[in-house]
Amino acid sequence: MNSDGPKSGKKRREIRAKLVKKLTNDEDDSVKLVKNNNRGPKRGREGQSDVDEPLIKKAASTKPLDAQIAKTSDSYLSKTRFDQFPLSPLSLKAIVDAGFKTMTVVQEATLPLILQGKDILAKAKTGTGKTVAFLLPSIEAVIKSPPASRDNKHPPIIVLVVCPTRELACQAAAEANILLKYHPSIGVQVVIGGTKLPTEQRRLQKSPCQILVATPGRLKDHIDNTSGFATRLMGVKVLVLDEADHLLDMGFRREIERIIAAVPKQRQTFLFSATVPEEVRQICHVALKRDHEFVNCVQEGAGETHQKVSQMYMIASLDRHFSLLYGLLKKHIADNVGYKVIIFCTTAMVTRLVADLLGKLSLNVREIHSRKPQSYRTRVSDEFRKSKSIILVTSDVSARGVDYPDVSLVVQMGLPSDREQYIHRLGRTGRKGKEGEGVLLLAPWEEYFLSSVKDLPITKSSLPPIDHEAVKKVQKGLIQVEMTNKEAAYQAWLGYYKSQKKIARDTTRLVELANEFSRSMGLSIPPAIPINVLGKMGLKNVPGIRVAPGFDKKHTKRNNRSR
Ligand SMILES: Nc1ncnc2c1ncn2[C@@H]1O[C@H](COP(=O)(O)OP(=O)(O)OP(=O)(O)O)[C@@H](O)[C@H]1O
Repeated sequence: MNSDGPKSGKKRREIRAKLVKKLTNDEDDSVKLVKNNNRGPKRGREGQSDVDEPLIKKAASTKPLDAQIAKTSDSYLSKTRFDQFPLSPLSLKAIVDAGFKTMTVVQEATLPLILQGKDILAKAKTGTGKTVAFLLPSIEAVIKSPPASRDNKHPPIIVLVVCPTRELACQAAAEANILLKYHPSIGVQVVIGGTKLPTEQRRLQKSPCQILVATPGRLKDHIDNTSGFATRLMGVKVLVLDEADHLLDMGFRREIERIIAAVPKQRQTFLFSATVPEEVRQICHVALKRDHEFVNCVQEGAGETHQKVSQMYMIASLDRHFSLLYGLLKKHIADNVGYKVIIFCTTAMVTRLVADLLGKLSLNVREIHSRKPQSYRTRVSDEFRKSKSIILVTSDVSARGVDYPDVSLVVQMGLPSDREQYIHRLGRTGRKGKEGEGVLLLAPWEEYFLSSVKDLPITKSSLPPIDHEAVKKVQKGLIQVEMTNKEAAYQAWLGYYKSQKKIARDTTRLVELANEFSRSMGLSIPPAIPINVLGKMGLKNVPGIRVAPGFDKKHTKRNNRSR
């Protein structure tokens, strides 16, 4: 057994990065199945029980916690120690090794309720330790479950954690492995899209898996196609929906309903997120028991983002966006040794375009989006986590949950999909009480978005004076960007803004704006779009749109595949 002393944050992150890599790349991340879990009563240093009854009772007596603010201080740490709760000594040992001294506010607020058997809907700011908050008690549930017999062909999955993105699923599994350092009998596995289903099936068969972390689509695939998987899910005692509001919104709703139907009704369910809009409160009963507790560690409005993160917005016509971005980055790089920047773009193809352009401008850029293979995404994510003096251009696959340390600036280019997404993206900086900056870059016709974040401390920034040299450099860079990237970005841009009701209402105006975007990429004529794509977007015959000549169905399919 390893008996390392407490780990520094850096060391812990390195371990976690290694684990994330292993979880996505390895075929076999097996751990030995051992029967005894070594759990027993623990005495505190002064000979007292480590079960701090008052802590548990305090939470019980505050019922209902509904909409009550658990704690409003800006500090993300509480004064409560982990050993004040009846947790496995082996978990406590791992916590010491991880270097966690006291609980975070959300951990302190939720743990007693969870240990009492309650279902939880918990809201806490970004980067404040929600993952550990749901993993620690989940591990307790595994410990309390009788070990599966060796000849059980379909050993039960006890804890099912559902995350909206692959990166997040791997990260949660890696964090679980840190907490399970001294629980060699408990196995964690991830099932995510972008990897081969049979590989996962073999791993699920071969290696212990009391805790499964999954993305919704792939989980559904296993329910439908993996033999014995549905039986294993009938053993679930704890279901966790991480980034719950996102999982319960329309994009994932059907898969989540299917998943909920596949696990027993008799279970405990935890929903965690940094944002819980009212609509989600209305529908959370699809997953939670009626008597669930809503633990809110966030003050509405200004409290939803971190005080130490300065938030600014800039309004400028589209033709200035790339030069403004370049100027902003150059200034940030000059002012911040070891800068680490994340730029969020509206779609995968716009992300590729921006990354391509910034690369041409000799900046140290990486890109992550859904069109990249999973192995690439994992490698880049790992590199960004460890590096300094680096810029990550990304789509919303990195918006939620991803824990990159020391991000100094988050830039959001164009309209965020909603207020919640704005908060989650911004939350990639200022984690664990650190400082950070956020800049939202909008065109004048996107300014309406600001009304949805008017209660947040976001202030208008004046536009920096035009640097003609920088403008020239950007224009030159744009000429070097591949035409196919520009075409794909144009089409994706149209698709994204077509889904924004306020803008899409007037399709003629929408196409005018898209053509403005096309000009901002240095194109004098907007790219032509295949007729069937226009049909799907509902943009056939809109003035200003160019139809790709001679596209029949077959041709279009071939063309799309090559993108
Ligand atoms: N008690 C603790 N003390 C110190 N660090 C902690 C503690 N608990 C968790 N952490 C660390 O805090 C960081 C942020 O945690 P985590 O990623 O779970 O945040 P989160 O609240 O889920 O954020 P998001 O809303 O962005 O998903 C992680 O690096 C994690 O290891």
